[in-house]
Amino acid sequence: MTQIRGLGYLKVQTRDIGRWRDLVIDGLGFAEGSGPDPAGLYLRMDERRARLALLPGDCDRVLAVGWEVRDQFALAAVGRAVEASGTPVKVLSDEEAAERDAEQVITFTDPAGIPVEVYFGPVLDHSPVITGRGQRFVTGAQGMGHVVVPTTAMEETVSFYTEVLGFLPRGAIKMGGGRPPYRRVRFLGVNQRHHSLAICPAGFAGDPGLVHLMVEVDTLDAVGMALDRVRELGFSISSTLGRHTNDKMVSFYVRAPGGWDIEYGTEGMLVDETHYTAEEITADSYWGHDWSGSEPLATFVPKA
Ligand SMILES: Cc1ccc(O)c(O)c1CC[C@@H]1C(=O)CC[C@]2(C)C(=O)CC[C@@H]12
Ligand SMILES: [Fe+2]
Repeated sequence: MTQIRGLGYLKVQTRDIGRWRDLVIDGLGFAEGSGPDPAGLYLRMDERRARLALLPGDCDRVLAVGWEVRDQFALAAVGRAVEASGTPVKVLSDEEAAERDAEQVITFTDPAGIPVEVYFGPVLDHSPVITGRGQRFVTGAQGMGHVVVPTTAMEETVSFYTEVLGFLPRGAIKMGGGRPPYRRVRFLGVNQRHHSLAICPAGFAGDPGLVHLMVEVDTLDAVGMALDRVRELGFSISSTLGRHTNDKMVSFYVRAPGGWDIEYGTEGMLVDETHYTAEEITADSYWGHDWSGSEPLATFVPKA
């Protein structure tokens, strides 16, 4: 069994905080939170001080994918497993952990090159979460949502998350049809959310190091209103509204500054591990999810 309880937070560096503010606050209705960098933009979804942190910088890239564990004992177990796998682990100072609103944090780099942080003891903000459309973000036992990361080292990345960190396989989809050897996007879960992580084969995986972040809200109306608003604000819709075949989520994808997407959805299923087996889907959606208007992902475009 995995020690990891869910996706906890995501920290991203960006060249365009202003446009991010339009997208996440005005467009998607995140509540503004607080954090250590006065130039940063911190977004709340729930009682946590910040789930999504955007920090200004000279390029767009992921600074940390944060995974939450129950307590100090679970954190120690994860640290031991990662060290034993041959990946060096750094224990952050109390100051560095406080900056992340956690009691203790360990960090390491996964085989995809993604900076990973595992932590326990998130700091809460008990003030009301005033979201843009009165929507509630679905977090709690399902964590913040899911992230999709690109990798040029598919086998190593998948075995690291499954065999070292204990993520559970939650199925796959073959990319681009074709013949063996197939390339599959693999979905991995740690709680009742169908997937908290998906790993996507990439020919090139540089900045930003993310394909998308999915956040879930409690009503279809909130999804529809967010879709209208981000279009009004001039954001590019990478994929139209549709319902996925694996997690049953109804979502759309909007292009964020930095060349990756935010997936905004509702009605995700809950996995019951007493019956679940890892399935391979043959279509990404029952209906919708038209990607034909998508601008290319920065991740798959080699830098000059
Ligand atoms: C298929 C699927 C199920 C659940 C999700 O949350 C979800 O984001 C997806 C889409 C994954 C999506 C895909 O299937 C086709 C290839 C895509 C577009 C990519 O290149 C990244 C995301 C991939
Ligand atoms: Fe997704």
